[in-house]
Amino acid sequence: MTSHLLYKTFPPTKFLFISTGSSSPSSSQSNPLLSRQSSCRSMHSSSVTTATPVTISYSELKDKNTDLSLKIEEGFGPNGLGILSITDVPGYSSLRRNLLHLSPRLANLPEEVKKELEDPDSRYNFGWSHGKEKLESGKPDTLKGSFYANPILDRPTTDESLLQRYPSYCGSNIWPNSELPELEVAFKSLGKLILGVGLMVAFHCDRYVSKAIKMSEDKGLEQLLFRSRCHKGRLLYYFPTKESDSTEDNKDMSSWCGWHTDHGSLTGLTCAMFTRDAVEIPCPDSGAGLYIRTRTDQIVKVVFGEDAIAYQIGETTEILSRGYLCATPHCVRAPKGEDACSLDRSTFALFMQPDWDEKLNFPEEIHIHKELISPNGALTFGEYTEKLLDKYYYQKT
Ligand SMILES: O=C(O)CCC(=O)C(=O)O
Ligand SMILES: [Fe+2]
Repeated sequence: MTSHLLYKTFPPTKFLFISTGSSSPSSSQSNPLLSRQSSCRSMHSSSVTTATPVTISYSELKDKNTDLSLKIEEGFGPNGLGILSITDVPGYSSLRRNLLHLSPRLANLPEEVKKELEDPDSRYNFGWSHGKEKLESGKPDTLKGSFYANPILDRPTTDESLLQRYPSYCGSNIWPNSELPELEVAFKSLGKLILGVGLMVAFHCDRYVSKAIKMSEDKGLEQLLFRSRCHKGRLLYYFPTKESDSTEDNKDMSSWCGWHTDHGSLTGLTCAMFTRDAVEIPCPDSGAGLYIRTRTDQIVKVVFGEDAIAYQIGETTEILSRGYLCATPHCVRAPKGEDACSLDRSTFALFMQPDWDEKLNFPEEIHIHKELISPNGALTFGEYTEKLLDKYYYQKT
């Protein structure tokens, strides 16, 4: 299970401040976002406020001697936008394009081929998934198709009991080896690169958090993610919307992907690619794309370059960092009007999350999913995820 499956039935999570007693995230400084926001008029929506994330170059990021705490706070802290982008990562742009171009090809494979790529045992957390997740309205989500795989390990374990216990993490990858053989290499290469850069981001997150709370090195985000065997990549394909699709689900902001916060630790995201009949085009509706709700409850469209990898904090990190790093509510808006005809959107998310076996000591004062956490506050990440799945998603059959 990864973050994505959980959010469909979640109410949008409000920004949560977790009080930590003596030291707490500062909230008195002026909002650094405002200078980065600008308003523009989209073709089909009255006014769209756009925001550019804090940017860190790869060369700054990889230098462990550079203290990036201020940028981390500006990106992920209680007053941050909730997202930051890393630029100039060597080799990234071509790996992104290679994979995203395969997304419409995968989604347009014959239905019977895609059926072979499905994995009901993992609740569709490996291979192809379409119409299996729920929209905010409770209806099946047919607006997008996803392809899930662990880009690091094809088969994270052979232990049968673990497979039974945590099928969404311990299952095996399913690749369309005959129909789209390029997918495996393209998916793994991009996933590994985003993980490597994500670990560097995590190193700097730890440095920022450790200024405020005592943390042993092996409990930090970087080591937690480095040890993990359950990172999950998701290649997303948003089908073209039709005028006739105008239902309660696609009238508003979250018309392509509902409001949610990711459930894991850290999510890497590519800038999406729009195509029409397999030809890449700039999105004709400037109102379409990824939106986030800021800490001050503004809804802004996030704009970052094709050559940048964006990172967002997931709920598990918000809990474990006691609110110093905050999860970000986000959604995706579909393009509207005639220009939207036959327009599709492809993107890739890498959900970095703790290992299924990792004992998480949830602080007593956590405010999210409290009802699922045992009185001593210790659960493995796998148990925590399964509890969330049982609560918010389909029951196992
Ligand atoms: O499509 C996007 O840009 C975001 C996707 C997303 O938020 C997710 O898969 O969790
Ligand atoms: Fe997400």
